[in-house]
Amino acid sequence: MTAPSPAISTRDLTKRYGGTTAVDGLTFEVPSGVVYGFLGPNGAGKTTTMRMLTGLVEPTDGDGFVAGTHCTERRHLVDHIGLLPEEPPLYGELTAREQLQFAADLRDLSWESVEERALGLADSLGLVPDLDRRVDGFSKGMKQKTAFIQTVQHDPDVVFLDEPTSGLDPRAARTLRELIVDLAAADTTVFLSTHILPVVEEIADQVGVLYDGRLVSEGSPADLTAGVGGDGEADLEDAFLELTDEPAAAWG
Ligand SMILES: Nc1ncnc2c1ncn2[C@@H]1O[C@H](COP(=O)(O)OP(=O)(O)OP(=O)(O)O)[C@@H](O)[C@H]1O
Repeated sequence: MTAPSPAISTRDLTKRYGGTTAVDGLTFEVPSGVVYGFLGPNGAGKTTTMRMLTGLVEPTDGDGFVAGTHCTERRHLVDHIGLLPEEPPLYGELTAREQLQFAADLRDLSWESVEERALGLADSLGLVPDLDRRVDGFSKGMKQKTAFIQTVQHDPDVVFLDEPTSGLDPRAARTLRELIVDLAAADTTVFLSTHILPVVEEIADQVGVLYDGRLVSEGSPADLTAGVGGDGEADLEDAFLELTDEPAAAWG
């Protein structure tokens, strides 16, 4: 019997911009159907890693595979993935419904094939009353809900979410956390980058901590907090601060 292939795997994945090494020899695996929290301080290389894994920028060195497809094969990759970037691509002159239809169209999918799932997500997020309003009149949270739906409505194998709860009110943020857990339960792998550590502590199965382009720690949230000294009361924020404290991180 062979082991199931990971949803994401990288080997020495590296991106340099001139003299800046944004991602430095990253090697890791994410099993299928988990929520993987990808953490790191500002400038650690999280966005660059996600951009490489979704085929938006070419690695300088190394390899990355997502759902069995090399990350430089963007044309094949897009069938398997969804990406919610920090600044989601939305067209202000469209209504939310038209935006979702457009997103389906871009993937050569009929609206009918994704409509039920999209509207179900809109219902969960309380967006149904606004579906026929133009996006340029939306609040930040309403735009974020629309962008989340267009990222997952085609039921991708792997989704990359960059600060998905950004701009959401507490109720919508909770719903979104539940939707992320539901995605993983339905075997979609969720690669989640956020600075909101309690969210990661609550919903991530595994966590990777990036510092200066390198992975300095990996494990379950409990593994990471268990590694922190003190009275045993440490949370993920304590672990993060210890792991990304300059001298400690430099030692790896
Ligand atoms: N297009 C680019 N050109 C030059 N340098 C870049 C480019 N994109 C990223 N970098 C550099 O690469 C490093 C990593 O940036 P990246 O955006 O990946 O970090 P991040 O972990 O996502 O940060 P944040 O948490 O602030 O979003 C930074 O030093 C950044 O200045």
